[in-house]
Formats: sequence, C-alpha cells, structure tokens
Amino acid sequence: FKPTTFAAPRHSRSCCSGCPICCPTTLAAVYGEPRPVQIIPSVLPADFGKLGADCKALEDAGCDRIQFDVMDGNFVPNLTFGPDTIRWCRQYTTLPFETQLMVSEKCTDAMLPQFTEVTKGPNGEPGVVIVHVEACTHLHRALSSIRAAGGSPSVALNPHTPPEMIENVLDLVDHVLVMTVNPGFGGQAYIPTMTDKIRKIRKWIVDRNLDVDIEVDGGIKATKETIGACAEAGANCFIAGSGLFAYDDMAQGVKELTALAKEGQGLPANA
Ligand SMILES: O=C(CO)[C@@H](O)[C@H](O)COP(=O)(O)O
Repeated sequence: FKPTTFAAPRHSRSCCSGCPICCPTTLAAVYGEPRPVQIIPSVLPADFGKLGADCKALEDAGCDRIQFDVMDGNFVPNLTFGPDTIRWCRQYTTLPFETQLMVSEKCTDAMLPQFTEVTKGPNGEPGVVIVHVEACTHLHRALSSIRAAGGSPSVALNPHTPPEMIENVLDLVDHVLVMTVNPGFGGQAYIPTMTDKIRKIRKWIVDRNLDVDIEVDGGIKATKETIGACAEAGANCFIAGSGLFAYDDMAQGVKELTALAKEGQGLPANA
C-alpha cells in the first residue's frame, strides 16, 4: 500500500477547506470577531517646540488617542520628556492620552503615579499607561498600581521578548503593546516576524474571553505588509509616528491607515 501524499492546505484567505489557519469563518472562531480599529499617533516625529499645537492637529485629523513616548536614555538610547510635558499638552486637546514608559525600572517605580495622573483625560478619565515587561521585576504589582491610581494599564514587549512573559498578567491589562521595532527611535523598518507573536497573544485573549486590545508600534504604514498584516494577525490599535506625520493632510493618512487595517480584518473599508 503506497500512501497518497496530500498537498498542504493553501493558507490563504480564499481557502475554504475550513483549515484552522486561514479560513475566514474558522479565523473568527479562533481569533474572535475583529475589534474596533484605533489610529494612535506617536508624538515622536512632532515639533517639540509646538507640541500642544501638534496635538490639536492630530485631534482635528480624526485620531483616536495620542501616544507620548517617554524615553530616559537608559532603557532606550534616546531621551524625550517627563510628565510635565504631557500635563501641558492636556490643555490643547480633549483626545485620550497614552504614555509609553521606555524608562529604567528605577524611573518606572519612582514616577508611575505622576505619569498615571498626567495621562488622564480632561475630566479625569483613565489614560493608557504602558510599562515594559523588560523594565518591571514586579510587573503584576506595577500594573495593579496603575489601575488603583485610576489609569488604564497596558504592557509592552520588545521584539525579542517571548509572549509568555505577559501570559500571566493578561487579566490585569486593557492593552498589550507588541513593539514591531526596537524602541528608541521613529522611522525604523517594521519587523515582520512579530505577526506570529500578535496571533499567539490574540488567541489567548479570545480563549479566555478577555476584553483586551492588541497595539502595535513601530514602522506602521498604510500598507498591507505592515498595518494590514498586523490587523489580520489580531491587532486593532495602531501606533503610527512617521507613517502618519508624512502626510501633508493627516486626516487623509488616518483614512488610509484605517481602510488598510479594516481590509486586514476582512472588513469593508467603510465598515
Ligand atoms: O515607539 C517608538 C520607538 O520607541 C516608535 O515606534 C514610535 O512610537 C513610532 O515610530 P514610527 O516607526 O511610526 O515612525
């Protein structure tokens, strides 16, 4: 008896064999229904001499939230700003804020309350505060303290960090940020191997019926290969710095990024 060899199922959207990798209906069963697309610009490429005005321009362009990249020249080679800069920007926009703490453990431990406070909304609504798993020996305690201080806790992973490092704190966070570049600078190239990490985290979230968004940050442009691939893998929050500031009309940039993200989710652009 000579066993017949079978071709591996075609892992493409058009596959209709119900294989658990790519069949649209099976995908939804495995990775859940798509979550709302959110376009979240990083202020890293902004003009720091008029950061408040640039925040207002991002609100006018239709962005969902604004990310402040806090860097201390220790956890990452670059150096940006502290909590007071974020506090001053609050008077220029009512958009929700998000603070990514790319800082040492000493800075995280010492300044988490201040960053949580200045990231809040205009009426004290919880702001998203992102700590890096690599900078938190006591990550469970750090995330719990953000929630206790009235913030929305989120955890970030650098490209080399396995997703298992955050598997046991998924119940504490509202977002997981998968870095798709090595943190520190804008304008870098997207790292495509991160989509498997996104997919793995998304399946945990769905299997445990958790209300958690997946964010991606770094090299995100209005292309199928970046925002489209991340959306298809299960991300729904997209941090775009140079990819959005490159547009003369940033409202057009938000539209194009959103359309490609929805296409990646298998939805029509106007859904
Ligand atoms: O956070 C970082 C680097 O630490 C950057 O990823 C910016 O947040 C976005 O930069 P672009 O890659 O979108 O220009």
